[in-house]
Amino acid sequence: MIETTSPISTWLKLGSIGGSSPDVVLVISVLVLTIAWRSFTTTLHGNKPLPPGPASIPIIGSLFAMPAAGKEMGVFAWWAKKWGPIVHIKIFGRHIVVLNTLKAASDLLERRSNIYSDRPARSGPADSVSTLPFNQQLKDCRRLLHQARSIKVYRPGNEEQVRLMLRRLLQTPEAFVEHIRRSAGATVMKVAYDYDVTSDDDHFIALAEGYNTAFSIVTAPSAFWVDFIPFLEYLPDWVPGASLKRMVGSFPDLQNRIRGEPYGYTMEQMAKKTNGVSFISTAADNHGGLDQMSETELEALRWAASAFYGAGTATTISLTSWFILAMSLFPEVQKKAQAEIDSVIGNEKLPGFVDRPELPYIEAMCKETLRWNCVLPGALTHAVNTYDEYEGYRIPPSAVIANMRAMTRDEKEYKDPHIFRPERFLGPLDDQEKDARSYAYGFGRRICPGLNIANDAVYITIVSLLATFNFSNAMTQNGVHITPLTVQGTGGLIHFPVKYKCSITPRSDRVKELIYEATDDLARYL
Ligand code: HEM
Repeated sequence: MIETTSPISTWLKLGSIGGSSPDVVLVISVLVLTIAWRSFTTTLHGNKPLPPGPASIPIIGSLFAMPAAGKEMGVFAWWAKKWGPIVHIKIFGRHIVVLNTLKAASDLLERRSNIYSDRPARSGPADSVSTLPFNQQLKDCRRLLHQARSIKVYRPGNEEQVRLMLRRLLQTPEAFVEHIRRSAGATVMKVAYDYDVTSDDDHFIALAEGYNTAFSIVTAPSAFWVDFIPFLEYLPDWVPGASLKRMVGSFPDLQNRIRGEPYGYTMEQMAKKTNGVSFISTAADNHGGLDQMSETELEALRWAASAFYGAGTATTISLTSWFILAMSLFPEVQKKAQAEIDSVIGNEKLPGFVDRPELPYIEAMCKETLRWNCVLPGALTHAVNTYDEYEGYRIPPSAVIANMRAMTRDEKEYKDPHIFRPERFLGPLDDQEKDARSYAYGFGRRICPGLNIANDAVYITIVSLLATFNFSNAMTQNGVHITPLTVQGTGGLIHFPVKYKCSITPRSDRVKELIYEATDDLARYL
């Protein structure tokens, strides 16, 4: 349950009161002062209305208004139209606030991040960095992850994996989603653990995929209400939420394995001194060696390394899948980008990180890819554990959802938001539309610590695909042509395009040669 912590009761816990029955006096004092504190905060904020939202009935609140899995963003968008920038829902006594505009999200999650940086309390213990409350363990993990923000040492590994993806695309273009998946997973395993993925049924990848699927389900905005209802897991599967509740229960076991098994592999390599550069080895070097790290620091390292897979793969897979769909639907954008690459790079090499400063149109495409169909449409749910006030409304202790989908599709901010148009981010700064990179990675003290790694991955993937392939003819699995107005996503925590087919063909014989030349030395991965 989300609770307000009274500073008075905290103070009392620390102090002692003299007299013949100190325990009784203490308990009574705590009770009286806690009641006084609660009535003080309620009086302070109580005369302000709650933000508007769906009707509520006793006990269950607005449970029946809560959207089904995958439908959250559509429903939230409808609520936004009806009730405006900030919407309130109450379910089983717990409050949820949905922020529908960038202004509201920045005002609360950024400017008041001292109180809006928690995660909603769950019935079980936190099981990953992103579900940890804002405590010391989180700070330790984030500190380690921050050290990875600026490192360029991972770029060669990233470039290699993308080039291997290009080679697989030459061979079986129709299996493009599997190739993206393999490339994203292999990049993350290389970066975090210096582990080489050499087959499609790699053990660690299978483990991480299982974890990702479960994570996505149990943390989707539509899912966490089941956490409020303890008895659900004992009911049969047909009761809404019962199987989901069981999955929440078994999740920590999966999380222990994902934290322990690949880490064990890197430890073995480091003990034998056969390891290469990884997030773990870099963290160890920064501390003067693993043996110089305390047990707490090592535990934080295990958690932080596992965050790479959990947070870094599905997001990249989603983004790349959206990008390929965009290229198939907007051929004039594709042509313009390819013309820029050809004029800057020519046909003697594949593009790399060194070329980035000379490719402004590609840079604008990276921004537009993050905006067009944002990967985490509800970000990750924040929590505020104290009363607050905003725009004349009372904000009770609540789970707080940033409706990123509404922000990236805000018509006041973006002209024709459903159109993929990199030109939004070109030209004089004053004329440019809002750079989605400034918020697509979240807010305040919980902002994505992997954003530099992610920005690198987005660039190298986009530029390499455009330099070597043409994309066209997107259609649904049933063969119906997709248009910008009929694009469909899955919703959920991570938003993927609904499965589609498209034509992916090499741009020339020369690019085929370049791909083979660049990957011949990497045959061990194929
Ligand atoms: C395109 C790729 C990515 C996108 C769009 C993305 C976006 C996000 C967003 C929106 C959040 C929630 C922030 C908030 O609560 O306000 C987040 C959290 C997080 N991301 Fe990323 N991310 C990406 C890739 C990565 C990568 C490669 C890593 C690897 C280190 C990573 C690690 C994390 C972690 C650990 C958190 C949780 C932070 C916390 O709870 O304090 N992400 N990300």
